[in-house]
Amino acid sequence: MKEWCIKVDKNSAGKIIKKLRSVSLILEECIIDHDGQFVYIPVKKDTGNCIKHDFKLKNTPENIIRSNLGLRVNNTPKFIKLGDSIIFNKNQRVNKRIAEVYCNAYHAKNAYIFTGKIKGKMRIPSIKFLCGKNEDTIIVENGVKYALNPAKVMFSPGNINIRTEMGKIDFKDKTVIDMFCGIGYFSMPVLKYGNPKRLIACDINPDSIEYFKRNLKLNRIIYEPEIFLGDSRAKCPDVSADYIIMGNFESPKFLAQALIHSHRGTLLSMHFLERRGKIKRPEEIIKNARRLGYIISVKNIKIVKSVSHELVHVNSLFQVYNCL
Ligand SMILES: C[S@@+](CC[C@H](N)C(=O)[O-])C[C@H]1O[C@@H](n2cnc3c(N)ncnc32)[C@H](O)[C@@H]1O
Repeated sequence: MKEWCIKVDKNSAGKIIKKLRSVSLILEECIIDHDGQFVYIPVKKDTGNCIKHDFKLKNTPENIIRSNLGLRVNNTPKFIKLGDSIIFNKNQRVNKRIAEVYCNAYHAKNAYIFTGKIKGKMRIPSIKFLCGKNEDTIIVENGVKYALNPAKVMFSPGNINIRTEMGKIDFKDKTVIDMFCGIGYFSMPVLKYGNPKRLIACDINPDSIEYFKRNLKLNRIIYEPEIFLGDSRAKCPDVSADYIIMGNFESPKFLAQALIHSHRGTLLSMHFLERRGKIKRPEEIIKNARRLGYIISVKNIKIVKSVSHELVHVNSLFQVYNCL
């Protein structure tokens, strides 16, 4: 590929490359060339003393895509890599051939494209399959494996910090309820690292429950949690839990049910959406708990991620102090 180049003596090349790199002038997609005496440095523009030189491209995914599809740098479709799959953003101009080149360049098994919003109570993504074997996508995070089909169940890469934190809590002798367990977003790290006495997991989505069971095997978890398909308000057995995970933006609506399963000291990890700016929901939740006859306090509040221009995802940990 012919590009602008600065030709320098090999003895001064190191210093010049460092200087050019500090001002981001080097064309990093190309491999710096040399003959016995001179070094040829590819640059983004003619600085006045440049010549044209034929460079080889580095073997990066971007270059593989560019040379296969002839696309320009700022004209490539936007995508996320989710484990061993690629998911293109909505409205990108992608067909099967382009998707295959991306899979090849990024060593991905499957490619999908977002076609709309995440829908309904089960939070099912609107996704179309583009190419690959449509096998389970495998995501590995902090030593925990999650198998899923991105067209059937959601996975939020932005919740990584919360999943990591769940894996650091010691649940020895504790009873945990995961009211919206999904494929095991939070239960898998708890089971893998937290050693709970008992774990109860509920979800209304049969695909999620199927993947939850598959993920237990994938992570070689020998402990058998109690898994229920259905509404956690109806399915959760009559137990008093030490820790209740409420990984659903609608969690404040499930407060009464969570409190029924609580005792003095129980921790409730609630997820909800808030407008940017002042976080008001925890105060509301405390008042609602009081109306239900419980005194709860906030142990901590974290902003997990930005969801839109107006909304942020908040995770708040409450502790049950007393029943009135
Ligand atoms: C937002 S998703 C979980 C996302 C997840 N926390 C993450 O990190 O990507 C919420 C889950 O709650 C489940 N769900 C919704 N309403 C429910 C209910 N009443 N009882 C049990 N599960 C429910 C959905 O099927 C879905 O799997």
